[in-house]
Amino acid sequence: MVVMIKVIVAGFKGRMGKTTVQMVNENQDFELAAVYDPRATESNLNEINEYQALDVPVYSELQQIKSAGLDVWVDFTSPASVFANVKFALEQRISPVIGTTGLTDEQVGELQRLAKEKKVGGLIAPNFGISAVLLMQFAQQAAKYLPDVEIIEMHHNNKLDAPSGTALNTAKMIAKVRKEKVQGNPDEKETLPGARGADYQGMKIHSVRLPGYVAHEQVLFGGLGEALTIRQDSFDRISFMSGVAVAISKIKNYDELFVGLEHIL
Ligand SMILES: NC(=O)C1=CN([C@@H]2O[C@H](COP(=O)(O)OP(=O)(O)OC[C@H]3O[C@@H](n4cnc5c(N)ncnc54)[C@H](O)[C@@H]3O)[C@@H](O)[C@H]2O)C=CC1
Ligand SMILES: O=C(O)C1=N[C@H](C(=O)O)C[C@H](O)C1
Repeated sequence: MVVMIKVIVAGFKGRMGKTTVQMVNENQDFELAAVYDPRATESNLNEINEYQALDVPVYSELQQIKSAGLDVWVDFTSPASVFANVKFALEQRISPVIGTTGLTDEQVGELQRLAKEKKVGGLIAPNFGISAVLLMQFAQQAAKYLPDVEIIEMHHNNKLDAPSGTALNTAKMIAKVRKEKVQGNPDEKETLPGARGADYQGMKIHSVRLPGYVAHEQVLFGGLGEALTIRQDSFDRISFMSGVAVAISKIKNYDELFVGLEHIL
């Protein structure tokens, strides 16, 4: 008998949540066991036109969630809610697969301790797209030789957090191999505040928000008489789905909380 992985999708009314519901529903190894979103007014997905054929409980409050039997918690919610959600999931021994950005280093540390204590596998992936995972790895490699780097991330204009989780994670990965240094002219002055962007250990991060964009990142390196630009583009949210599916399939095999899809690929 094939045992399906029972998945709850948190944030199912949002852009990523909708795409995830469709992917989980179409994957023969997964069972869409529940969905959660405080914006929900329904009690079953079959009350929504596009999901008429599905019999799936809908929750609008964390404490209502009947967690027994759930295997994996996929979270695409908001920076303000992700910590409480993941804590709840770990306490119920549901493996979290987290795409939501905006967790602080302290929060990630606390969740990693809890996952270890509960012996529950989980993943926080700043980006589930393979092009973004590769971009971060290539950028880390390049920074060993070209330590002067700036990051430009470009997203749709509904995004809540800046810089993006991917840009911040790119900077963190680069910082592991790059000697901290001040870039640009040490005497430079911003005549318009913010002109030089955000600063992560001397690396500048610039956030663009425009309609029409989905999710894009460029990492620019400058050397003596040369430059390197690495770029990735997510033109459609489908780009994140194979990464989410891999994470759902594998995450129960672990007993710790990883940061970065590359750890389970
Ligand atoms: N890691 C990755 O590959 C990706 C990550 N993201 C991240 O996913 C998050 C969601 O992005 P979008 O879908 O574009 O946002 P969205 O705003 O379209 O959707 C968020 C949904 O979460 C719901 N929500 C708010 N509080 C909640 C709570 N406490 N519990 C459950 N649901 C709650 C909202 O009502 C909304 O329906 C963002 O942090 C974004 O940066 C987005 C794309 C890819
Ligand atoms: O909000 C988004 O859309 C995205 N968020 C993630 C991030 O902050 O890096 C991943 C991807 O860039 C899309």
